Amino acid sequence: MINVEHAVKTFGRKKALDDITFTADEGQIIGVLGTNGAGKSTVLKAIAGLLRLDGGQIMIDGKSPCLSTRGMMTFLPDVNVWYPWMKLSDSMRYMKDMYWDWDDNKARHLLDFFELSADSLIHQASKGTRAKMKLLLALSRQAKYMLLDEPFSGIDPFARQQIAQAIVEDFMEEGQTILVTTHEISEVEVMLDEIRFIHEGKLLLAGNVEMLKLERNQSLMEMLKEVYDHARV
Ligand SMILES: Nc1ncnc2c1ncn2[C@@H]1O[C@H](COP(=O)(O)OP(=O)(O)OP(=O)(O)O)[C@@H](O)[C@H]1O
Repeated sequence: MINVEHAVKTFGRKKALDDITFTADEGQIIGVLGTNGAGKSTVLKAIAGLLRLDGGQIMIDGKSPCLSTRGMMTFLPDVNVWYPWMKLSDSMRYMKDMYWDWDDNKARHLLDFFELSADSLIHQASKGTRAKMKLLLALSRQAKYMLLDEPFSGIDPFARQQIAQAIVEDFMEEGQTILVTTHEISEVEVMLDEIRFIHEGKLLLAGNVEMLKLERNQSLMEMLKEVYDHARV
């Protein structure tokens, strides 16, 4: 379980995280949603142990982010981290050498699903194909926690929904927890159990998607828009 407790992170005078508290339970897919600059990437990086909080704390299975918690998670950043001269097969081999939980069968299955060629050079691939390559590399690990920052960016809307569905049905491991940031809310909603909606570093709405929809009698987009409009007045 991940506990984010009163997390505060400032960059100069900007409060990127302003006293945020939430949990992420095992076996759930949680959408970390919000406007540009809301603090979504910052909270994922703090959980991944890539940046230090100025206040509050994060606990992952009872431990602060450290080397052992890093081993339990895969972090897919929103920037391209792969060397441009690499083929997809090179980066797959690299991941296999780096991580004990790399799963060759899953990687092969994902190659087929995304219709990718392992011989493709990363720098020659289109933006959407690179996004699929990054997803393949993240999902081929059996890491307990997956932090996916904008994984659908660049992927066409037809493929997005299909990929979101496949993550839930075919590629998610038992007990795995996925935190995913996205702006493609409507297409990706199908995969979300829970949401954490952030605006200007503050948590505005959190809960189970189906429960929230029933309670508020609104679609996910309608409720986020209402909460967002209310926060701005
Ligand atoms: N390294 C940094 N130095 C200075 N400011 C930063 C840094 N990283 C983030 N910020 C600021 O913190 C705030 C939150 O940024 P963050 O990247 O977490 O937003 P986000 O919700 O992921 O946005 P987007 O949807 O646009 O990717 C923004 O105002 C951003 O400019």
